[in-house]
Amino acid sequence: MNTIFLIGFMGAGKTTIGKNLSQRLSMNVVDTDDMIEKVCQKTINDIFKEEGEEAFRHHESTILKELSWPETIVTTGGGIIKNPENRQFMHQQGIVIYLHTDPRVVLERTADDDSRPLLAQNRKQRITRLLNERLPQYLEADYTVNTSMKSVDTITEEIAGFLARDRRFRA
Ligand SMILES: Nc1ncnc2c1ncn2[C@@H]1O[C@H](COP(=O)(O)OP(=O)(O)OP(=O)(O)O)[C@@H](O)[C@H]1O
Ligand SMILES: O=C(O)C1=C[C@@H](O)[C@@H](O)[C@H](O)C1
Ligand SMILES: [Mg+2]
Repeated sequence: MNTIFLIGFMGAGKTTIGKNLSQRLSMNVVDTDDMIEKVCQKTINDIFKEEGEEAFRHHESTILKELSWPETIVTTGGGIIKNPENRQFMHQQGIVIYLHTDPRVVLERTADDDSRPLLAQNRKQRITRLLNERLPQYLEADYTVNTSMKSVDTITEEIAGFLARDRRFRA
């Protein structure tokens, strides 16, 4: 079952780590946010503005199911775990890895980036509240890596180590 799902809060580094891990393991990588933008021909900001969050979540669940191929790393949007069906689907299809990041670091990493509609206002408070709300769902993952003070290469090696020891993963 070589499908790997990277989950975690905005700015955790899912997209960045996914690209690095795909080189390290010679696997394909796909990103649900990128694919939603391609399919809808709109930015995520515009989807939220014009269609609303509920419609975005619908696109997200549909895309998740379409992208979950064998030998693929699927990097997800920060809110993919909100829908219990998405969580169940990822667990059935592959190995789920949670990238945990402290709120202070999320704030730093997202500071110059206006592409995340849920952080458009009251960013600091929003990060703390949303992360606390979502933590129990993130922690349902098979593995957790704290990314706060680590380089992209260190995190990638840590994940490669988990996978090498996981009987479900075939190198
Ligand atoms: N380990 C790291 N150390 C320092 N900076 C990092 C690290 N991982 C990611 N970054 C930087 O943090 C920012 C956010 O990373 P990225 O877009 O990969 O996060 P994400 O989890 O995919 O977020 P989103 O859920 O919004 O898609 C980028 O500028 C990236 O270069
Ligand atoms: O955490 C979230 O709810 C989101 C994270 C981003 O990856 C995007 O999927 C979108 O901005 C929503
Ligand atoms: Mg991303």
